[in-house]
Amino acid sequence: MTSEPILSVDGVAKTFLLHLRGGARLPVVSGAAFELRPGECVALGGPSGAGKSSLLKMVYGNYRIDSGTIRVRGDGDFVDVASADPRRLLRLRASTMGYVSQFLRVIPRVSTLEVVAEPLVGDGVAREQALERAGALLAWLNLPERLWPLPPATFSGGEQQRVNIARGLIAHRPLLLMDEPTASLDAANSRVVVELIGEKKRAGVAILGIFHDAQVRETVCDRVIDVTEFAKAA
Ligand SMILES: Nc1ncnc2c1ncn2[C@@H]1O[C@H](COP(=O)(O)OP(=O)(O)OP(=O)(O)O)[C@@H](O)[C@H]1O
Repeated sequence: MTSEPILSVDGVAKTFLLHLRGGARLPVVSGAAFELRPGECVALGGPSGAGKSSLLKMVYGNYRIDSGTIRVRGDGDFVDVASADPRRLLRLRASTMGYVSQFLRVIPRVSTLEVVAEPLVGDGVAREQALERAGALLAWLNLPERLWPLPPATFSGGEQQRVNIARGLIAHRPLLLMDEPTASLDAANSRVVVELIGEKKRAGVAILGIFHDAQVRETVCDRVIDVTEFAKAA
């Protein structure tokens, strides 16, 4: 494990302003601070509503923050997600920071195999090779081969989640954010996801995630950050 963090969050505060509710203010976190190093998997913990998903979205740059810094080491340099311009943020995502959300955003008419292969093609891998890797990953995740040529729009929740995981994990990104990657999965497929996460960690990938399944969390996570501490201060 190298000593230099890949993610460094410091003094992050956010309050939601509810414009449609007469400008009501909903503080979510304050003084959030933690670091992540290559090869470690860290869970965001705390009860429902504590701000776990919100914090994950702040790190990915989807939610603006009111104060603090979120520094990600990418392209040999630290980039502050909070202040980076949109193009820099998109470059950082393409090279360094992946996000595996709970739900698949389905692209109409695109086959499952293509949906999964797309990030690799985007990285410059030859299409045939990318499709082959996508097939191997889908097979590992027990997605029946008859489904591969179909767009995933009509798939079951668990099937869509496996497509989403395959798409999120197929390309190498040194920092992965995962929002409940096993939420809709049965025990056998959860085990596969645990194996995939283990493989990423061994490759030096840092993972920050929300893992509601205690068994999964205990198996893959090196520590838990209690978001309640940041929520209390907000
Ligand atoms: N876009 C938003 N606008 C306004 N309030 C929001 C928004 N996103 C989240 N919140 C509020 O912020 C608080 C934290 O929500 P968040 O989804 O981050 O919690 P969580 O810890 O991930 O919960 P869960 O475990 O139930 O998913 C909640 O009170 C929620 O209503």
